Formats: sequence, C-alpha cells, structure tokens
Amino acid sequence: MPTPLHAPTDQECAIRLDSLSMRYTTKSGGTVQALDDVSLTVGEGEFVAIVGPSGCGKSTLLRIIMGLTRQTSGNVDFGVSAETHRNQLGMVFQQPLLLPWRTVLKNLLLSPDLHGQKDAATLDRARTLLGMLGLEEFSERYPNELSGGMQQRVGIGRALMHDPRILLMDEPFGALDAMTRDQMGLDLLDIWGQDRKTVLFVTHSIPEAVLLADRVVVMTPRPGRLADVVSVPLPRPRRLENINTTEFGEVVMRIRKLLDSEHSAH
Ligand SMILES: Nc1ncnc2c1ncn2[C@@H]1O[C@H](COP(=O)(O)OP(=O)(O)OP(=O)(O)O)[C@@H](O)[C@H]1O
Repeated sequence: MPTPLHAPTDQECAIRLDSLSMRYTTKSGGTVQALDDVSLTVGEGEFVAIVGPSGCGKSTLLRIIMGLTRQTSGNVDFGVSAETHRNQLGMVFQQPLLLPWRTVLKNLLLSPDLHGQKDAATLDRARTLLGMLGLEEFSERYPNELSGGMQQRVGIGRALMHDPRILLMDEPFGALDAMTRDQMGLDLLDIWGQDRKTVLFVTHSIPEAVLLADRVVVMTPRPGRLADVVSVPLPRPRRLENINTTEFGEVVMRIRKLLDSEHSAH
C-alpha cells in the first residue's frame, strides 16, 4: 500500500475525528477546556505523529480515541470500510505499567489469560512478538531485571498481542535516554513496516516525529486545536542518517516555526 501523504479519502480512512472538544470539570468545580474542535482523518496504514506544547490535550485526544475518556462533543469513528470496535485498538503509554510479579512472557500473556485464552496459538504469538522485539532471551525474566528500553518493548509487545489494527502511542519513548530512544524509534519502524498498522504517536520531540511519521499534526497551546498538519516527504525505509539531510532539517524547521508562532500568539 503506498503511503498516503495527503489527507486520506473516506475509503482509506482508519480514524476520523470530527469536531472533537473536551472540557474537564476539576475537583474544585472549575473547568478546563483541553481540546477545541479537533477534526482529523488518519489513513489506513498511515503513521501520524502529534506534537504540541505540554498540556495542549495530546494525551486527552488519544484517551478519547481509545475510549478511556468521553469527549464533551464531537465524534470519533473508524472509517467506512471497517466495522471497527475499540478492541481493534492497542495503546502504549509512557510508562509500560508491567506487573512486577509476572515474567516478560507472562506480561504479554496478561490480557489473554484474563480472557481465558491459553491456547498454543496465543503462546506462539507471544513468542513471535518477543522475537520481533529482540527479547526472546528475556522471556523468563522479571520487569525489574530489564532496562527501561526493554521494559518499554514489553509494553509494545503487550499492546500488539491482540493484533490491533490501530496502535495509539502516548510518548512511548519519553522516559528513555536519547540513544535508546533513537534505536527504539527505528525498531518501531521495522515492526510497523512488516504489516503497516495505523499508528498515532504522541511525542515532545520534533525530530522523532519527523523521523517516524508520514504526517505530523501540530497542535496549539491549550485549548488544543490543530495548527497545521505537515507532510514528511522523506523516503522509506528511514534511517538515522536521514536526520542529517537538508529535507529533514527543513521539515523540522517548519514545525518548529509553527509551534513558535502559536506560542507567541497565545
Ligand atoms: N482528569 C482531568 N481533570 C481535569 N483536568 C484534566 C484532566 N486530565 C487532563 N486535564 C487537563 O487537560 C489539559 C490537557 O491535558 P493532557 O494530559 O491531555 O495534555 P498533554 O498535551 O498530553 O500534556 P503533556 O504534553 O504535558 O503530557 C491539561 O491542562 C490538564 O491539566
């Protein structure tokens, strides 16, 4: 499937957000307008990154799509071609939230265990994923015996266990050191390249967004609106060397300028 660099048509659409707004009520009785009128379509198999200042509603947006938070107004749907439900979604958080008393393999098998799926195919899938994530030798280790990067790989594996069509990632590499982070990004691209799931990826790092994504959604300061959606015209497969190219620098600069101008406008 070619990578869509344009806004997807209805047929290609995996996620459609229509005028999403979110207003929280705080414990003290006040309100916080986190999102305002966000509309966006994400194509089937597309990798879309979201960047924006702290507090502009990025996590809120993912949580609404995942069904963990209910929007105040607007709609989320998952395209015309699929009878998608939320179990076709997988989510990866900044902290992998592993159960410390379960081994790596058992952490991947958590949700299947809870659903009574103890068949050989499920175990096979877990082992295959551990192989893809470079963790096969660690399947019987416990989370506290792993590095931060390895723990996050387990978190990604767990989100992929039920083979979701759409992967929502909320700053998945935010807690990692810079070198591990770059490597994890490239590894994620390798995994993504194998079956091109639709990915929505929140990050604070503009270079990370540009290295990974087909399009980068730039949000305004709170209340979060879409400032712009920037296409990344870099060829795939992407490599770290891409970061040193003029094209890469130009896209990063464009996004940085957008964020700066939104910041000074508020
Ligand atoms: N449950 C809640 N109750 C009240 N306000 C909330 C709640 N969750 C989030 N908010 C507020 O909504 C706004 C958006 O929060 P959100 O976590 O979505 O932003 P973000 O862009 O992901 O931030 P960051 O980049 O710092 O992680 C913030 O002002 C936050 O304080």
